[in-house]
Amino acid sequence: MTAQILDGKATAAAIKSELTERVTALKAQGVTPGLGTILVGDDPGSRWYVNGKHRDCAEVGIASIQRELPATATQEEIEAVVRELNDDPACTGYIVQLPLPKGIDTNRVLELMDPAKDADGLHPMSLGRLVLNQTGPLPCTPNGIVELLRRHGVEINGAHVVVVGRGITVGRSIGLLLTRRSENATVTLCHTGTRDLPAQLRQADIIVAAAGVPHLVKPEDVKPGAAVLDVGVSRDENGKIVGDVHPGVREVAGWLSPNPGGVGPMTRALLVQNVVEAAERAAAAAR
Ligand SMILES: Nc1nc2c(c(=O)[nH]1)N[C@@H](CN(C=O)c1ccc(C(=O)N[C@@H](CCC(=O)O)C(=O)O)cc1)CN2
Repeated sequence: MTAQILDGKATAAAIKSELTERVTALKAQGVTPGLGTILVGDDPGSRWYVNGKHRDCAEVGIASIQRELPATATQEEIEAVVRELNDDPACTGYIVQLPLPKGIDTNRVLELMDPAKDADGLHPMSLGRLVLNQTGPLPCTPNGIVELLRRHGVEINGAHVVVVGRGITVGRSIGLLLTRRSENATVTLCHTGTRDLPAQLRQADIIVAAAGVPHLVKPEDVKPGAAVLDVGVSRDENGKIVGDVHPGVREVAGWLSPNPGGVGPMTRALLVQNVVEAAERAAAAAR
């Protein structure tokens, strides 16, 4: 068996084209959505991601507000920029690019954001709303994964999903999305404390590998026909991306998200969706 490819690039392009129409409708009502980003430090990967977010926004007609601080910025300096974007009416949604430099209290920074402008779905209020099954911005990577599966017709209802990795942007919250009544999956969250990871993986109809460990998921650990989503990003000695999924998995899995070109572009497209939805909510509240 050779896996069908879960093409994140093409799917993200389709989502962005749908969002362009919603941005046009907002502008007709006198509302121009604006994405703000706060980038702290000089990590080239983070800079690339932030630039990509602004490129995506420009594509669909969303304005950009970019704030940059040096790696030496203090907690107070970062919080001052958060307050500035909270108060800026041109900024209808924003993100703080993660990770923040060592020594910065990330939770304090996220808590200070206006939850109505949370474009990442990572504010404690947004995560709380997700737990309570209330509407609000959803974390972009988990939402991108669900959308990628849905748009490729992969059955989520009743599926056993094994997630590897308990990080804030993916592993912690994806179970909350997948176990909603509308998705109806059963989720096992594995991490470095999991005793027998291969035994867990072999049970999975869907694997979400978000551990950041190169080639952690091996062909012999995958049930034939399973859907495998590769979220991990490590780099080899030439700077090339190495995912969490061994290339041999392609011969066993039924579906496979490439890396790059799978979940990454979906993360960006669902961020654009969050920005549009925040602007739509603000426009409705102002009516
Ligand atoms: N505030 C946030 N910080 C971080 C998030 C997040 O969702 N919000 N997620 C990641 C980084 N990230 C977005 O910020 C992100 C990662 C990867 C991609 C992407 O499109 N990757 C490309 C490959 C890029 C390359 O060659 O390096 C792909 O997969 O095709 C987009 C966004 C951590 N921080």
